[in-house]
Amino acid sequence: MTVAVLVEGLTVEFGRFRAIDDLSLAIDYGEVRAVIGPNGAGKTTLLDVISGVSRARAGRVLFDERLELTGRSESAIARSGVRRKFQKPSVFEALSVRDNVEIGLGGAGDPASHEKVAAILETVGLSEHADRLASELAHGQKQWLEIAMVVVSEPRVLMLDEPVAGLTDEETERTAALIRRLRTPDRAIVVVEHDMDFVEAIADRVTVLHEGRTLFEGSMARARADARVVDVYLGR
Ligand SMILES: Nc1ncnc2c1ncn2[C@@H]1O[C@H](COP(=O)(O)OP(=O)(O)OP(=O)(O)O)[C@@H](O)[C@H]1O
Repeated sequence: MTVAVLVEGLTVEFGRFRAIDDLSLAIDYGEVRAVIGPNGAGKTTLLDVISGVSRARAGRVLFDERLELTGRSESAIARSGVRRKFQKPSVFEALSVRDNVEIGLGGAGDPASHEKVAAILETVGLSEHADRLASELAHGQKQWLEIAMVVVSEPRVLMLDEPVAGLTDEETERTAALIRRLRTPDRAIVVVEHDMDFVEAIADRVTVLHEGRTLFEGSMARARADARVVDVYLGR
């Protein structure tokens, strides 16, 4: 089976500080992978390198076993089907919910794109709010809108940075159900999150980062039982 994202010997440095240290990992199509770990472990930096925001000092990231992402621009990476939702919602407040999603599609405006937009609004539960201004949405709804803006382009790799930060318990549960719905055999979903109950609800596997390296990889249930993971993260 083809690996969606292959990270090999990745090192990222900021000045003399090493945020990612010779990291290797493989994320499969069809899986939801959570990347967890203490503050400063390198989680966001990992997403930054995959999405072309930060540069690697050494190593590489391969998409779909054929396309090297390291060295490519953010827009080229996004166009290739590797998409990211940043932590802070950045919807266009003055536009309607529907128009926001159309922008995510590149604004084609043909009947096929209208259908796609309608379908994704249904998936994220915003159909009845399609004509409202994005500014009128609650914080959780803005998160779902932004997920829709990314997913409408049918990414092969979907990265979400802290998608439930600041959400209510009910919104968090709805987001977990949404992420499970977005999981398809030909898509990999990578989620960085600190809410462990949420992670347990969505993740097929978790990668625990600590000081830029992998401390643990496996199920969330096993992570909870791992003494090293409890020591550096879960027990704190
Ligand atoms: N642009 C930068 N310049 C300098 N240092 C940086 C930069 N970006 C990240 N770092 C440092 O790299 C380390 C890893 O940061 P990163 O944001 O990847 O951690 P994280 O695991 O996502 O943490 P958190 O859970 O707090 O979001 C931190 O010590 C951070 O201060």
